[in-house]
Amino acid sequence: MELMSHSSAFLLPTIPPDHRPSLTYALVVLNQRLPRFTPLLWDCAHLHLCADGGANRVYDEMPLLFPDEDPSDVRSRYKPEVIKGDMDSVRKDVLDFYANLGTKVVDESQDQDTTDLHKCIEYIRDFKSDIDKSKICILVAGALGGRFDHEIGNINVLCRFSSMRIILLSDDCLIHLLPRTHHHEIHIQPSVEGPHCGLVPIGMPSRSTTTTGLQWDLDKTEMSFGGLISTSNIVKEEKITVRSDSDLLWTISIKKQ
Ligand SMILES: Nc1ncnc2c1ncn2[C@@H]1O[C@H](COP(=O)(O)OP(=O)(O)OP(=O)(O)O)[C@@H](O)[C@H]1O
Ligand SMILES: Cc1ncc(C[n+]2csc(CCO)c2C)c(N)n1
Repeated sequence: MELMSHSSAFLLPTIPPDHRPSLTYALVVLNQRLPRFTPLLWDCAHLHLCADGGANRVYDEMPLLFPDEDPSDVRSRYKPEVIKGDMDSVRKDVLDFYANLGTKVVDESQDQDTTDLHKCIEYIRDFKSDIDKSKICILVAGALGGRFDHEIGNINVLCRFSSMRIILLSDDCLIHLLPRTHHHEIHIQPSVEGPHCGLVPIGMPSRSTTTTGLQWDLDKTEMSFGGLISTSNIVKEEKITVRSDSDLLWTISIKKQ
């Protein structure tokens, strides 16, 4: 089985050369308070999408992260290439502002069966480019905390698009999928993440999961909702390995600095 490597190097203020990822990042901003490190994510991403009301957050809150700068300078610097969604949350003044700067607006108000995040992931999946799709990693800002139906909808997107690399982020933690099709190596960035972490089976129970590098390692352990799941675990090494017969969610805390 092939090995898949994971790293949160995108959270480092400057990515050291030996950590420079072979991945190309895309950023999706959701309609939740912007995480404080959103400018870092923005700068490392090549494509920037706002899911519907996420555009209000970029317009209103990006300038607050640069209190010494003129808000209009900040707004023109952080211009999304795309705003996509059912358009029931983005304000008209915000839509007009970005449309005038050249942002592409994709109105999918007819689709009330998929979330705005889902619509944005489809846009990136179908986006015509020379970049190898398996090398794209989608960072989703503002995906956790807040309304639980939205959170669980965001986690469902990880499962709907399980062959894509998608990382859900809030100020406090990140979550991504470890698909059962691969073995996994997670390279911890101790200056910005950990030590609290969790491994949770999603979709179906795991009959066997084995890990190294955690305080409470699993050794061909069964996990299921209603039975054992690994929460409040602690990373002990800079490299964590995970092998499982089912899809798992990996979650790790983000340091406050
Ligand atoms: N409180 C929240 N917690 C987590 N994610 C959120 C939250 N609010 C919004 N989102 C995410 O941001 C996206 C865009 O939000 P927006 O408010 O525009 O959605 P919406 O379709 O109007 O939602 P609803 O009509 O259910 O309130 C959502 O699809 C969701 O992924
Ligand atoms: C069974 C079922 N439950 C909820 C919704 C509602 N819904 C789900 S996604 C979405 C769009 C949000 O931007 C809306 C309104 C539905 N369609 N089908």
